[in-house]
Amino acid sequence: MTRTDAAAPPAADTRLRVRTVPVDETAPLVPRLDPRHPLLWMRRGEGMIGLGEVLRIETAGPDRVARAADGWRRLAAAADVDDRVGLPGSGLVAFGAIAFADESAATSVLVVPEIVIGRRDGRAWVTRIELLDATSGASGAALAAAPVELPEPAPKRDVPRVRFSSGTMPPEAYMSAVADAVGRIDDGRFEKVVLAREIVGQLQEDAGLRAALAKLADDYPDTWVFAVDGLIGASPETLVRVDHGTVSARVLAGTASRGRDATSDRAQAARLADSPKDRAEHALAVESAVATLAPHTARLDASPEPFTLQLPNLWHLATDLKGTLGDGSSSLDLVEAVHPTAAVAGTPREVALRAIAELEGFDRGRYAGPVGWIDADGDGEWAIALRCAQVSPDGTVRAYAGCGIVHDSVPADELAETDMKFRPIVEAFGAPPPSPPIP
Ligand SMILES: C=C(O[C@@H]1C=C(C(=O)O)C=C[C@H]1O)C(=O)O
Repeated sequence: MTRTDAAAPPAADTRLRVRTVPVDETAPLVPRLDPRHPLLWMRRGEGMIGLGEVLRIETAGPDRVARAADGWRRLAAAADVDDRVGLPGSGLVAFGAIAFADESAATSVLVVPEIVIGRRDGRAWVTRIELLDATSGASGAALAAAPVELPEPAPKRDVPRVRFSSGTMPPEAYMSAVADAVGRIDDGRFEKVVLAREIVGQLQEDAGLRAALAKLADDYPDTWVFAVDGLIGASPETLVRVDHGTVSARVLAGTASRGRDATSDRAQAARLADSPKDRAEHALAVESAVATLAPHTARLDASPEPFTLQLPNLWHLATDLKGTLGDGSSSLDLVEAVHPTAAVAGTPREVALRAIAELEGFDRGRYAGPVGWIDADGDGEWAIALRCAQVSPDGTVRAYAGCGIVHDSVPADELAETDMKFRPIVEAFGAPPPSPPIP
């Protein structure tokens, strides 16, 4: 495994040889994950897993996305790719996770695995990626021809049991931060800010992450279930997707709890769709995504009215964006353009980011940052890392959830909303579900 220097792109002479072949693989992806270092991108059973690691590009600081995009462009341009499948995700790919904030201590990372197993549109493939240095050309050719040994699917295991407690922002502190933010909004300092809190637990030494990921995928099949460098979660929010010149995104902002029965559930969705508070909060998130994507698109359409998106734990207001790429940007170039949207930062962006740094008092790490994958042509799929946790090598699990705060936000309601948003990740770690008020 080669690790690039935290600030450096791969050496100029780094070359990759990549070979993708179709396989008759129908087995589910998750049982083949490496439980210690899972690499996963999946929705509705389709997507890819990565095994091993050929190299990584690590960056940090305000230009972390731009430098990752440049490093990747250079690596991909020099790669020798033989892709016999030609589906999104076949050929050369890297899995990525980007820190939320410019000043974060967390690194941003693109990981290139040795082997990718992918499934899409009922087809399956295996990709093998090798690092060629100046001296390994011949052995590389021999390796590429050797059959790939895939790991046997592992039997299902119980989820690990993790007990969570409050991190640096306990519930009372969260409510006062929300009240403080509402005061600042009323003073006209900004329109919206997204405030999060953190909970922390400890994974036992022998517990891997495969069972937690299996539970996320079983319970939240319509979300992007991901694992990249210890960041795992199930996000419903597509930051940006690029596929052969088409661009799409799903903006979420505005949340309501699910109802106790079908009638109250429908009433909750209807109330959310009509709520001036949630619609205003949502409009700011859509505006920020459209304004930042528009310069890169030849056309960009938004669904005319926000719709209600049902998830097992809550309702969201959602808007889908679809367009055509206008300037040859890669998916990471678009990530650079749109991150952080008002769905996870606020409006105006810079003032909101300063308020987050002041009021939250912890480093978000990669929470609310972009997570996804990119291929050799720059196509890729990126979600916002939500409903997630970062698991450190020592087993510390830090999970995060936040809410958009606007002038009529009520601190206790926002706290209850964070509990709903924690549910996927705490249940994936075997902790009892937080109990939000049910209408
Ligand atoms: C910030 C989070 O979620 C974001 C905030 C939302 C809201 O405030 O209504 C809804 C969806 C996400 O864009 C989170 O899940 O932590």
